Amino acid sequence: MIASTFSAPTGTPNQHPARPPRVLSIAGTDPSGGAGIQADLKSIAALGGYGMAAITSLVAQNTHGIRSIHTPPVSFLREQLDAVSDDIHIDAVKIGMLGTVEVTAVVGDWLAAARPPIVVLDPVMVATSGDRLLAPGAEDALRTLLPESTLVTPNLPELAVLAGEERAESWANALNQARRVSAHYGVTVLAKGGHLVGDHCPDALVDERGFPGGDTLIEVSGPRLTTRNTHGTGCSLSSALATAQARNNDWALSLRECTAWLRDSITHADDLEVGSGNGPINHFHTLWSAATR
Ligand SMILES: Nc1ncnc2c1ncn2[C@@H]1O[C@H](COP(=O)(O)OP(=O)(O)O)[C@@H](O)[C@H]1O
Ligand SMILES: Cc1ncc(COP(=O)(O)O)c(N)n1
Repeated sequence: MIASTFSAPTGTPNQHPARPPRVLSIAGTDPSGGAGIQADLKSIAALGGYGMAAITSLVAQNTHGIRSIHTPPVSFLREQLDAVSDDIHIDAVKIGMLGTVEVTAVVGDWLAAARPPIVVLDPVMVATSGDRLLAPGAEDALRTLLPESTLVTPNLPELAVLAGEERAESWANALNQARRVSAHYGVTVLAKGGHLVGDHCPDALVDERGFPGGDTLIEVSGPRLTTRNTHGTGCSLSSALATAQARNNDWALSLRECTAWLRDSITHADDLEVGSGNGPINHFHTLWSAATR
C-alpha cells in the first residue's frame, strides 16, 4: 500500500529504481520519540527510505521540554560518520541539531570528504518549548554549512537569524527573506509558514538560481490544523524531503508528496495520545490505516 502511495509517477527521474534511498540523519536525540533522530528515522521509513543515524548530542527531553544535553566527544561523531560512509553509498543526508561550533566543524569536514549528493540542513536553534538547542555564538558556524547544502529548511525565527534580519511577520516578507538567503548562499531555501498566524500554513521552496524550467518559487498551502501535537514537525519534514528527493529528483513533486504526508500525520496526531505536553505527530498514519483496511 505504502509503495503505491509514494512511488514516483511514470516518467519521473528515479536514480535508484531498484532499491529504497539510503538516508543518513545527523542529529540529536529525543527519547520520547517525537523529534530529533527518532522522528527522522520514522519519517525516512514512512517515505519509503532506508534510515541511518549518527548522533550529535544526547538530549533528555519529553513533550514538555528539554531537561539536559550531553554531547559526546566530537572525535566519536566523526567515527560514527566515517563508519557509515566507508561502507555504504549514501543517497541523501539530513542534518538536524548540531549544538556546538565543534560539532558543526566536524560535520562540515565530513561533508567535504564524503560529498553526499543531497544535503538537507534543518538549522535547529530553539525547540518548540523555547529551549535552546544551539549554543549562543554557534550561528556563524552553522552559516558555513549553507553553501555545502542542497536545501536549508529554517522556521521563521531561524530564517531571520540566517538572513541577519528581524523576524518576518508576513508570508510575503518571509519569501523575500528566503530569496535573500538563497541568493547570498547559493542554496535552495524552504520557507515555512508554521509560525505565522492565519487559517492557512503555506510552505515554499525558493531558489534564486532557478529550478529546472526557470521558476524560482514552488509554493504549496494547506489549512492550519488545530492541535497542540506538532512536536518534531520541522525534523520530520526535512528528513521526509531528503528521502523523497533522493527518489524523485524533482523538488516540486517531493514538496507536494511530503507536505501531504505531513498534513495527514498532523491531522491524526491526537490519536497517539503520547505525553501531556506538545505531543508527536502520527508518522505512520497512512501505513497503519492501510494495514487495517
Ligand atoms: N498547525 C499546523 N497545521 C498544519 N501544518 C502545520 C502546522 N504547524 C506546522 N505545520 C507545518 O509543519 C511544518 C513545519 O513548520 P514550522 O512549525 O514552521 O517549523 P518548525 O517545526 O521547524 O518550527 C511546515 O510544513 C508547516 O506548514
Ligand atoms: C534533538 C532535537 N532536535 C530538534 C528538535 C526541535 O524540534 P521541535 O522544534 O519540534 O521541538 C528537538 N526538540 N530535539
